[in-house]
Amino acid sequence: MNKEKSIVLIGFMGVGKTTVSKLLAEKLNRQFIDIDEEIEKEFKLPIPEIFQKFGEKTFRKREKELIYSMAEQHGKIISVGGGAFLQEDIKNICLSTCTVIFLTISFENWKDRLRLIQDSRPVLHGKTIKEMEELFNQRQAIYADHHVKITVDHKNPEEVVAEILQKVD
Ligand SMILES: Nc1ncnc2c1ncn2[C@@H]1O[C@H](COP(=O)(O)OP(=O)(O)OP(=O)(O)O)[C@@H](O)[C@H]1O
Ligand SMILES: O=C(O)C1=C[C@@H](O)[C@@H](O)[C@H](O)C1
Ligand SMILES: [Mg+2]
Repeated sequence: MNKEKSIVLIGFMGVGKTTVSKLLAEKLNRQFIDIDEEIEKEFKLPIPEIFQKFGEKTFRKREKELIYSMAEQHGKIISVGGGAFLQEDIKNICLSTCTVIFLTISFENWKDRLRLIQDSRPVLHGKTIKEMEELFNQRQAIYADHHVKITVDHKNPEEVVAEILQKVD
């Protein structure tokens, strides 16, 4: 395992980036950073309220600034928001300075996670299941560039972490 490079987890909302990153950081004794949580701490508001009060643009700007400052630091485990790689600059800095791990899940299995994340994720609000599936499919393109891909279907977080440790060198 390269001790210098930070590890960045990407993937659609609810795929398990935060859960898996925390566990991975514990196992590797590294610092864990969740960009969504950092932004919520700064604004002292949950993400839906940040979107409502300040707009998505403000959220995306802070997301980019924070990821830039984190990507330059070594040895961290960083969970980024599901939409972070919409910004090419974020994608490029992560791919060039960190090991990028893409967590992926089938839409069928993702649907079982929906009730756990729906309230806290404004981009899902007001969408039908069909519209969510369209977003899910569209978003796959932004995750296409990565270093390691892990399919999480039917795996618990411990199993996902074990596979990451096997695949990341
Ligand atoms: N491998 C897994 N098996 C079953 N449930 C899981 C697994 N990984 C995560 N979960 C559960 O799914 C929900 C979403 O997980 P998590 O918050 O880690 O996703 P995320 O990718 O960080 O989502 P977001 O992009 O919205 O921040 C949580 O309630 C978590 O407990
Ligand atoms: O996929 C998205 O666009 C988002 C995912 C979340 O992690 C948050 O970053 C926010 O709700 C936006
Ligand atoms: Mg998360």
